[in-house]
Amino acid sequence: MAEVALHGVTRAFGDTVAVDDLSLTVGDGEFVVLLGPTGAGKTTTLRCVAGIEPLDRGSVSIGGRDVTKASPAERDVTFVFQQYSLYPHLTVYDNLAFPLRSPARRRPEAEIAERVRAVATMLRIDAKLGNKATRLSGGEMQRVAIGRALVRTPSVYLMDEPLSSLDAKLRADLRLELKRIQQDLGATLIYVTHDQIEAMTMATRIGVMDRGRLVQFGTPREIYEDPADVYVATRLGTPRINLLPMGALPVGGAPAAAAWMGLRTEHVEIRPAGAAAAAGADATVERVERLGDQTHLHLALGAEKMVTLTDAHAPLARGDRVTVAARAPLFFDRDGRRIGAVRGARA
Ligand SMILES: Nc1ncnc2c1ncn2[C@@H]1O[C@H](COP(=O)(O)OP(=O)(O)OP(=O)(O)O)[C@@H](O)[C@H]1O
Repeated sequence: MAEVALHGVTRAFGDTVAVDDLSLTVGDGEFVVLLGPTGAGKTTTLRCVAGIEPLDRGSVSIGGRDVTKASPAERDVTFVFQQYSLYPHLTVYDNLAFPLRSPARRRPEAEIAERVRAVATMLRIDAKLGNKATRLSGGEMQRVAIGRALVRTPSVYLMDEPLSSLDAKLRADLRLELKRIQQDLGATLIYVTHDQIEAMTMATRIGVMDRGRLVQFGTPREIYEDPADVYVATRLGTPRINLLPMGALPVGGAPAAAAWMGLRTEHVEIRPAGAAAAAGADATVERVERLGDQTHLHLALGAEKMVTLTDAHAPLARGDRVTVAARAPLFFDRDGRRIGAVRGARA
């Protein structure tokens, strides 16, 4: 496995700068997730690392070797795409064995069999090895596609939303499996997604992208607790962080330049209206939204709206009055940049 370093990587398509002066170092054995909305430049970045997309400027090195001008084959990376691309006429076994049978890296059949079986077991498709690739469910096909990457031990694995076509249950299972496999292999992995749960649960570090730029790079905890700006703060957390203008709620310790306070659910305290609220404001319950695993409480706080979590059994209904208090929120200036948080904000 190897370290991957990008220096000033830039790639434009006409007037669209898909990747803009991006520098990033992925440590050997790291699981880095590039997170961002559609069009942020995640896929293009991955393609630049793979060598499928040429760079307009900048450089890429893998394992300390400059590969900017190297072909994809010379880079020793494997790529898993969003949509499985299997050979339909081949069996699962032969699909998995395929990369090991290429002339460039042909392995003895006994060794191939061992590796194919090990990967199939890891991905729980060992019972399907004899099936034609077309005679599989979507989830099984995608596991074969991931397996085809894992049979090899390249310097770097690149994965572009490999779980996005799967149902929620399978996605959750494979999320855990992928993370475990990556740790077992000690693999360097760069993974693109716009799914915050995948980013939070799998990444050693998350790179948050916005319009081609890397706006913050840090551990999931740093990105969640110490967002550099409003954009990053809204990438993680369900319900989304609430942004209220200063003054909407009484709060102590705010920096003078604060224009906005950002309240995640853990920064919000809800009490019955009129309870001895030292530093709160009255709000009206607009909706109690029961999602099964979470109950979202929608509140109107004067002209402002906010959403937080509540206990599934809380006796709250539309029209109820409550008192809302802020507990050590995040502060942002008028341009949305984060500024000095109240000490103790991080539990
Ligand atoms: N081959 C191309 N030709 C023209 N424009 C492109 C090409 N590839 C990407 N782009 C543009 O570059 C920008 C970044 O695209 P990219 O696919 O890298 O974003 P992304 O963050 O991966 O989005 P998604 O989550 O939808 O895959 C977009 O505006 C896109 O339209």
